[in-house]
Amino acid sequence: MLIGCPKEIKPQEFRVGLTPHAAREAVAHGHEVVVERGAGVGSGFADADYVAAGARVVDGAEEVFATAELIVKVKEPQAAERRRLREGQVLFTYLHLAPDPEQARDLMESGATCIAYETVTDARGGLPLLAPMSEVAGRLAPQVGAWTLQKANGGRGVLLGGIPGVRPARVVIVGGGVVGTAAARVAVGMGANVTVLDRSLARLSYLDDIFMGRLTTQYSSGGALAELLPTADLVIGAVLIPGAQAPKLVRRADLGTMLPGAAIVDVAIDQGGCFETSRATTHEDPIYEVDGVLHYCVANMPGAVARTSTLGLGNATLPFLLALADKGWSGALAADPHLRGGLNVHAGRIAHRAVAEALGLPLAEVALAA
Ligand SMILES: NC(=O)C1=CN([C@@H]2O[C@H](COP(=O)(O)OP(=O)(O)OC[C@H]3O[C@@H](n4cnc5c(N)ncnc54)[C@H](O)[C@@H]3O)[C@@H](O)[C@H]2O)C=CC1
Ligand SMILES: CC(=O)C(=O)O
Ligand SMILES: [Mg+2]
Repeated sequence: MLIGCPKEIKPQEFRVGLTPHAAREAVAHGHEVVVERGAGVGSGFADADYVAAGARVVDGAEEVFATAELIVKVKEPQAAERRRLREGQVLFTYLHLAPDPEQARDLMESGATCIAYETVTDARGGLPLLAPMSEVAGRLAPQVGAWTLQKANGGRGVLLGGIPGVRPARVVIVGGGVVGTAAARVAVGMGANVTVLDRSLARLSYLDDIFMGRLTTQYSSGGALAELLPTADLVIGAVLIPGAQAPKLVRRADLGTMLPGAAIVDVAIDQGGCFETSRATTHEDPIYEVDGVLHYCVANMPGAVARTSTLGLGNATLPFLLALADKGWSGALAADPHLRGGLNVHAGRIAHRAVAEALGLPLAEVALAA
């Protein structure tokens, strides 16, 4: 099969969908690999690394999209990329369609088969292709939150860890999954006073065990948030209902109860965000203020540490990429119900239940190879 990897074109996105090591494995499996010139540079991979791995480097995205049967990327296809997708082609990347009807419409019109990293599942109920980037974004969240809290950025001038004689900042993390746990690890490490909220008691119990008293867990409810928001310095949004729009847990009116200059980092922004006042921002212009509260809502946080992120994402995607190339999309999905969970769009229709519900569109039943 011909696998194509274009250079990412989302602003300030330096990751790449295929590492030279992954390209080498695909070639060893008998596939042809085409990579756009410069695609890996932002992650520290030279074109020569891909050539040494047996890939062909071509000028421009046009040839990649025109020739590849399977396109591997990182971010959701931008409008210019969507225009290049065609019937019969397979797209393997993050999509986050629930809050993005325009993208959903374009992908349906393209006729391509679109498999989203973020809805591929695993046997333990996890999301193995979201997890590595959630590890990154979670670790980054207290770091960017600390920066946002600095006075020069409009924040309330509080140091996360405090100093001897001055209490540390209060950090509230809403959602204790992969992002929330990674964020807690770093915030606790920085010396902050951390509370994690979740709706899963099993998850709260796990966090209570592993942090051994170094953070507080609390069952997530409107009442719990109403109690915590008035004293929080930093609130991190990390909830997820796979495939669906993030629930709006903090309304605009709630901002009035918060401290002036407090900060929100809404990591869940790629699923629409869990604060009513969240709107996606970019690494170029990451923060804005509403009612005295600063919002950081970058939808591709891992792009900031592209080298680490590309390597982590590549480790997770490789076995699925090889399965898709070796067996064809239909055979690979038929053989693996977890990869089947990634199917979001096929032949002009939405093929994932939660995505279809979020977009108010009918769910297509897709027949797979026997
Ligand atoms: N902005 C960015 O660059 C990135 C964003 N993300 C996003 O971060 C979000 C979280 O991802 P993960 O941690 O991997 O998901 P996860 O599935 O590991 O964790 C989500 C947690 O939210 C909890 N939850 C659900 N409803 C809740 C509620 N009402 N209150 C409190 N907790 C609730 C679940 O029980 C679960 O423990 C996703 O939207 C993901 O796409 C992930 C990576 C990068
Ligand atoms: C998960 C995601 O959307 C990202 O890593 O950008
Ligand atoms: Mg995203």
